[in-house]
Amino acid sequence: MSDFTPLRSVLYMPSSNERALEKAKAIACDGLILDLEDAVAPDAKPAAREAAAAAAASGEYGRRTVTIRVNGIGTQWHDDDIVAAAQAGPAGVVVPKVNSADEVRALVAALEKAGAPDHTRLWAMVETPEAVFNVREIAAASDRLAVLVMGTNDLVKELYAEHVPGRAPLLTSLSLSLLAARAAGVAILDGVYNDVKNIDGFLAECQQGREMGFDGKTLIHPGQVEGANTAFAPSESAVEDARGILAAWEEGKGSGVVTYNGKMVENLHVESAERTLSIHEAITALGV
Ligand SMILES: CC(C)(COP(=O)(O)OP(=O)(O)OC[C@H]1O[C@@H](n2cnc3c(N)ncnc32)[C@H](O)[C@@H]1OP(=O)(O)O)[C@@H](O)C(=O)NCCC(=O)NCCSC(=O)C[C@H](O)C(=O)O
Ligand SMILES: [Mg+2]
Repeated sequence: MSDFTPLRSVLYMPSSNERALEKAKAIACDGLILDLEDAVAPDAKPAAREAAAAAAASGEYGRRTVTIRVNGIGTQWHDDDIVAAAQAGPAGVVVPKVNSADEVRALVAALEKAGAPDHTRLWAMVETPEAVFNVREIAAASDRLAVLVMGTNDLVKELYAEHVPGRAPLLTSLSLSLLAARAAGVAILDGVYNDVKNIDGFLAECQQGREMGFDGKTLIHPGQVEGANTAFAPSESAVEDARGILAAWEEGKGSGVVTYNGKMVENLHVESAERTLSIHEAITALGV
């Protein structure tokens, strides 16, 4: 049995929204980000902090990977958010606008000082030009850092860019972040798609994210979960091909190269096929 944890669909929700927190217990997403930052008005932040901590500690979200997104470093809420999140012990503490490896190390020290359990990992958001330039060091700065999360709304804002189909203005930032995540061996999640009613646009962006190599997508609406779950899982044909590649390799044992369906298969293709099957098995084991 693989210890791979699927993160195909990771849904943000305002921690100030009681109804959303309750509803999330029945949403088929792989992960939740209980937000204290952008989705929560300043007056509502203290109550939202309590609600997020209670929800994360409740154990009522089943198999879902539950995280809390704190307010950014240097804001008036950040220190209290870190303490509350560390003590609630979610799977992850998501920190927006992380700009350097030094910030990662300081965040890890703060989480540990506040008593975060070992299973509470740091998820760092990449959403500024400075972060993109430093992303390789950010991704490798601490063993507690488990996930990079693209903040594409902030990136578009900081770049004076526009949200366009195909995301040409963001491709450099997305690719550099992916390279950094893979070099450091951490997971990476694509940014959100704001136009919640545009299903075709959303599915096209999921496919793009999957093809680039993202592990999953961050989401803002329950209606986006199913599309992300499908897009970021190996397709039926990918699973069939993976099995075929392994069978062809087994049959040609001893030779360094075989063919499957007319295509060359070498050891590296076998490793990819094994990865595909282990992801498929982990998703199948979820039973959803
Ligand atoms: C985007 C929304 C404001 C839309 O809200 P609304 O118009 O109320 O949607 P619906 O009427 O279609 O909602 C239907 C029901 O689903 C529930 N719902 C909606 N969204 C969520 C959610 N995210 N999680 C759980 N449940 C949700 C509604 O309560 C309705 O339930 P019911 O009343 O029982 O029918 C809204 O979807 C929303 O607030 N989304 C999350 C916004 C958010 O968290 N934003 C912050 C992160 S995005 C970001 O910026 C990332 C990054 O920092 C960057 O820079 O890119
Ligand atoms: Mg942001």
